[in-house]
Amino acid sequence: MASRPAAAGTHGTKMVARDVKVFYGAKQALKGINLDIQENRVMALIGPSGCGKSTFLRCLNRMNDTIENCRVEGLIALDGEDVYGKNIDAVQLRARVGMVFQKPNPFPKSIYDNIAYGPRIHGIASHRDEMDEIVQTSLKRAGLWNEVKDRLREPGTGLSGGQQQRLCIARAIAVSPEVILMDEPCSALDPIATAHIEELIDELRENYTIVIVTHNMQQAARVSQKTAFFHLGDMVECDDTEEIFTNPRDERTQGYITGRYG
Ligand SMILES: Nc1ncnc2c1ncn2[C@@H]1O[C@H](COP(=O)(O)OP(=O)(O)OP(=O)(O)O)[C@@H](O)[C@H]1O
Repeated sequence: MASRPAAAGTHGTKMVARDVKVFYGAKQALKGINLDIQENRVMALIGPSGCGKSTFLRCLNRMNDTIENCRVEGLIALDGEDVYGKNIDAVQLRARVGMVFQKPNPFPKSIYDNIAYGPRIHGIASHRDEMDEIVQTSLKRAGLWNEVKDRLREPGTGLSGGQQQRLCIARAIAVSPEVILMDEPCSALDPIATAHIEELIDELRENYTIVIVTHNMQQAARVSQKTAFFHLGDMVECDDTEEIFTNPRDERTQGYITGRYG
């Protein structure tokens, strides 16, 4: 594991992982991950299938809590605070560290209610006007407003796959997260919808810190500023995305990006 010294003027650290180990029963999936995630940047997690990318992503907002037999050791901190600390409420944490999944998963509710659901349960809006504003702003930020503004009462499940994924991004945005985790968000989408989401990711980093798991190396190169390469439960190297793709230091990274395995 190695990471080069940070260049002057880099963005502040939003989340850190220190010696993070994850076990599913007796099986160890992560072997002591150290990683710094900078704010208002996109970090891509890449590596062969089964190397632990999704497992690591789920540590960042404690989604692994929901998996029976899963045990997490080490430190994950958000703004310096241990997210596994006793006084941290996992539901509140997941509002601060939102997640978008591989397959778009809108609730079986209207477009409006998909967005309003989170703010409602977190008591974020007290008036109808306020909620309307949150719904509109979230849909605008997710680049979906113009396509759905006249059909907010129609079911979210009636949208195209790409629109559904943007709806899920809008739903994550609606509770004002600081970090957005994306687990292969484009793998179920066609190239046009994928391009749309990639553009959106680039815009979103102005306001959010983004960590994205992707199998698509061109995508990692297009959307991220930092890339971390995982292999067999280790984080092999993390660097500026351009460095990882043009000048990787570890031969395992080199092997993966040149398609020798994975
Ligand atoms: N719920 C689970 N129970 C038991 N083992 C699991 C569970 N989830 C993941 N694993 C194991 O942990 C290891 C890491 O899996 P993980 O899904 O994090 O890898 P990944 O790099 O995201 O893979 P992929 O790219 O195929 O999605 C694998 O060996 C996997 O089989």
